[in-house]
Amino acid sequence: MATNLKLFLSSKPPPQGNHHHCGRTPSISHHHHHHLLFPASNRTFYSLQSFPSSRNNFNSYSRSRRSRYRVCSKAADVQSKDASASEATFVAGRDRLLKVPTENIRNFSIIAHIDHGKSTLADKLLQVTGTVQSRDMKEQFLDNMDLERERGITIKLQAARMRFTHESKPYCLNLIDTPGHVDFSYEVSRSLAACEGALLVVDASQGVEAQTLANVYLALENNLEVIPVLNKIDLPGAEPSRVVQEIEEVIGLDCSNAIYCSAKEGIGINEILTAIVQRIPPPLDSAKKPLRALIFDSYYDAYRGVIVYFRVIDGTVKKGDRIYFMASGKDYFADEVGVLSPNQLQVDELYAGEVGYISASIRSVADARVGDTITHYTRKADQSLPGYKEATPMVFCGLFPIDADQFPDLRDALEKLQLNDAALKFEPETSSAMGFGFRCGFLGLLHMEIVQERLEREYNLSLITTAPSVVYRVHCSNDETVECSNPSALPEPGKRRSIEEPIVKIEMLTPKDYIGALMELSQERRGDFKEMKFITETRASLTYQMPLAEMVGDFFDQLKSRSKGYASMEYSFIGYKESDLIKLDVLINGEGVEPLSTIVHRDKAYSVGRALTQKLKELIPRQMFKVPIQACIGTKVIASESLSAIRKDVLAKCYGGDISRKKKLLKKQAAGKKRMKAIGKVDVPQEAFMAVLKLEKESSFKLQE
Ligand SMILES: Nc1nc2c(ncn2[C@@H]2O[C@H](COP(=O)(O)OP(=O)(O)OP(=O)(O)O)[C@@H](O)[C@H]2O)c(=O)[nH]1
Repeated sequence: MATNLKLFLSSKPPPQGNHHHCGRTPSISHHHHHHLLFPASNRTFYSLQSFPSSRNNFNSYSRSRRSRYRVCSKAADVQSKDASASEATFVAGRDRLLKVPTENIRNFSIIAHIDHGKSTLADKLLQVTGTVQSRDMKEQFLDNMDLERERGITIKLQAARMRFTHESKPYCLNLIDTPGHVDFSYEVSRSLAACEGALLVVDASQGVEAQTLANVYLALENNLEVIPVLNKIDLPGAEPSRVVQEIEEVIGLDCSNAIYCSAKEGIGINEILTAIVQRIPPPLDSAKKPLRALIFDSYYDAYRGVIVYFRVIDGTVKKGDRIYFMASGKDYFADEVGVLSPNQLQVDELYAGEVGYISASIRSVADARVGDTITHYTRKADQSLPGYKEATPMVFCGLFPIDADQFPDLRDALEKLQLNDAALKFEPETSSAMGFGFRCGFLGLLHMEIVQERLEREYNLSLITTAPSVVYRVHCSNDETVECSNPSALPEPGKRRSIEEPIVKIEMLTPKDYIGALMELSQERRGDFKEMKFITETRASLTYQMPLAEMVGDFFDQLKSRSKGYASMEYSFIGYKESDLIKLDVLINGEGVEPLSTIVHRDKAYSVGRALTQKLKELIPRQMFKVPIQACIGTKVIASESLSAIRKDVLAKCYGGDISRKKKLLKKQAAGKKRMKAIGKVDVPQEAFMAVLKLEKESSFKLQE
């Protein structure tokens, strides 16, 4: 994964503006985002994180949910230090606690493609409504996670309550943010379900993108009032009327009263606020009914337990109430109830229509998951709110400590991360080649990379990660069906009748010049063409069905690279399908290396075998002896390469018999990027375990970079 990640990090655009180096907040820390944010409260992190460029590896990774990926211990340190300063900043926030009648509440979210200006607009809305003072926004913000900074991920708000006066009546506007990456589309759907309306922000110099489409459809399914907003009209290249037409044609949304704005220049902001009040319906006043509150986010706080963010749909909830989580079946007493303004501010009671948080000494986010319904223990609602889904990991990989002594630490770290991440699954795995480790399940590749990186950075673990695998469904000869997420555990050919693999539907949006290139790419990945539509004269949407396994590797990188960054995509899981799959094994120096086994389509076995052995030859450093590298199906060798020996004296000093010395060397390598795992007598670098993902011809990749 290391290479993959590096590539990913380095594809970040240059820092924007000078925010990068602006003044630091002394008590907090080490670095900054180039987007601004508001002051950190002592206990809250508002963060919506995203990649600032549509040309990045992940199309719309907007916020991986602060909560889920933030380190609690570190966070807690920072929090307590900064407590007093931020409390002071928000004394004015009390003012926002004034209650307004339900008919004066508006709950909305912002839907936008990456880089179209969602965070800039959100910041402006907060500023204009006086929720956060601009001075505070520029100077104080929080970042305690290297990961976010290096990836250009921004910390932004999660949910914020604003006051706005319209026709001399006070309104309470709740902005609920949505994560932008496909790995988290379930969470997007829950955030949208907590709203009555949404701003659809489209860059007037660009146009509608795949991720925007997916989220608008979600909003429309949830019966949200969608307000089209054309952003960046200050740009010379802005063509709002063309883009309006595009929105009408592609989405079928009436844009006659679309708002033109520039979030950056502060143009159109009042119009947007007014439209929110006028066009988005107020919540239903159902405060008399039994409590039902929809959880749209939750995160683990080392001191207070899980903090749950929710929208009250029916009823009321107050401090001290015994609350019951309908999906998890857990109950707790509410220690604290409050609103997000945008820092956490305690209130006595929250009514139907309101958005807020609860802390109740909840031990793990699994007890209070996104999508679950909160009700009262003694006066339970008859039915939970619709739409709750269990998290199903789609992608699995093995994580092995380089140093076997770190196994218990790895277990501890995974357990800690899981407290805050209900979607992370893991179980112990033993491999003869790799020793003791864990097989871990993730929502998608991004989720996987984030977890891996956190384990290494925050818990100081040196890990070898095996190539990601999807979950296969294997029909065995004895009529059993087993799920297999680990290629090396695939039942022998004699013991299985058929294999099914997960299939996804992929929708790509691309300028017409790249249609050919993307069709070629999809076909190479066993894509099944479904549909092509011209959504405007120059842009088309392409729909394919494709095995998930073909997508988990570098499909997205390839899509970006072959379209010079202009195409965007979105995928969704549609089901399982039988496929002619076989297991390809790798022998290094005559020894089977299970973690290098992969499941491939029979038609591709030879070419993958050849490319894989060649790639491994490049990646594995030469040893003192000649090393054969072979790819086999069963016992049949289908491709082979050999690594020639290097002269003994060169390596003697490193690879002598001295174990402790060798260990030291390994440690050193682990610290640098060169992580190695000894497989038999051969040291295999981390990159080799990911080789199967990187079989694409380098040349085509580089040419277009
Ligand atoms: N010229 C101009 N630039 C804008 C405007 N709004 C946002 N931008 C710029 O567009 C870039 C992306 O804006 P963001 O607000 O970060 O967009 P986002 O959709 O939240 O993207 P992420 O934060 O990466 O998720 C930034 O460089 C902004 O400064 C605008 O109205 N006019």
